[in-house]
Amino acid sequence: MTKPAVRVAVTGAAGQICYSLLFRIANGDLYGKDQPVILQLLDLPQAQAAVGGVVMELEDCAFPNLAGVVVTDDPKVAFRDIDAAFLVGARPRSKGMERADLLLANAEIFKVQGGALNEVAKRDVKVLVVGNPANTNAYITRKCAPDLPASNITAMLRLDHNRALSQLAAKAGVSSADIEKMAVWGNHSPTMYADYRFATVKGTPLPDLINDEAWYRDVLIPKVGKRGAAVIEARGLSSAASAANAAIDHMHDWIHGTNGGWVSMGVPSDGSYGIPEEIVYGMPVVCANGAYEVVAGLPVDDFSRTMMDKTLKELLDERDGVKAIVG
Ligand SMILES: NC(=O)C1=CN([C@@H]2O[C@H](COP(=O)(O)OP(=O)(O)OC[C@H]3O[C@@H](n4cnc5c(N)ncnc54)[C@H](O)[C@@H]3O)[C@@H](O)[C@H]2O)C=CC1
Ligand SMILES: O=C([O-])CC(=O)C(=O)O
Repeated sequence: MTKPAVRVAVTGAAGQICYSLLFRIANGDLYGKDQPVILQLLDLPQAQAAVGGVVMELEDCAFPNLAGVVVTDDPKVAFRDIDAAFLVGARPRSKGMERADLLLANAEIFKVQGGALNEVAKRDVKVLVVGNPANTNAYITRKCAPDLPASNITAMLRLDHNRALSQLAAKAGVSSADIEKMAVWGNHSPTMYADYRFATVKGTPLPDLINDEAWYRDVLIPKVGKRGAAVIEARGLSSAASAANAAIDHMHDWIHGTNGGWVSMGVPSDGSYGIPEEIVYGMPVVCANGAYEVVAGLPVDDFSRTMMDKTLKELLDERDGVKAIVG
């Protein structure tokens, strides 16, 4: 018997990340090949024709489990009864726009979308914010959706996590799949802290395998932090397929679990690790039974404290920058 369809909202549907993401979801990469999915696509009025073209291409793939597509410019239509939301659409920085203006422009968008989620989404909806500044956009969404569980509104650090895994695996000469217990802390920005202190490969500590602390601190951490800019420099456009892949990884693991493995998610802090409550901060988590739990009790050495405080300071500044909008 066919299962009832799940509803997945995706915003920014005409954009470049969605040009990869929507096809992955429709192919069953998120919920599995036996689970019908209805896509509920949101974009701006001026992008509706382009979304229509993407829908034509989705049809042309003849995905057996794509049970329907809704296209709208109204968040309350897009978010009605949804099980999951990928908030990808955001205002890009335009010429002459200061960072503070960008923060505020996005704060307005995520305030409206948080309010709409609060009103019409399923009460256990899982939300992933991808649009930048992702952590602070997730913070605003959460503030504006007070009736939803706070922990269900998350931000994407998974691309940083995957970028770190890949670079570390190449350096150690191992498969990225063999690296366990990697963590990325903080903001999705160049200040994020890729922490390999607990990472292992088949039981051997990864720092011992690499045996080059200077490379880790002076090359790996900044390289992962600036990888988005390097892709923009090379491609003339920001990461899209890898961002979509990370979004699928994040939501897939949250839904299906990680079998005890660690992944990094931007989550509203519960106050642990000295991160003030509510700040959406990248943390190592373990997922099981449709929920995630922050890995507790890890030691924080001096280097880590400095790195974690630096990225926290940026998030506190961003929070202060949007106070006028979310209070
Ligand atoms: N967290 C992460 O790791 C990453 C985040 N990003 C961010 O993801 C976002 C999207 O990236 P792209 O797809 O490359 O951008 P894009 O510019 O190709 O597409 C953005 C889409 O969002 C739409 N949009 C704008 N405002 C909207 C609103 N209020 N409601 C619904 N749709 C709206 C636009 O019309 C456009 O179709 C950007 O903010 C980018 O910086 C990108 C890569 C990684
Ligand atoms: O800066 C951007 O728009 C893209 C981004 O977040 C990344 O690639 O990590």
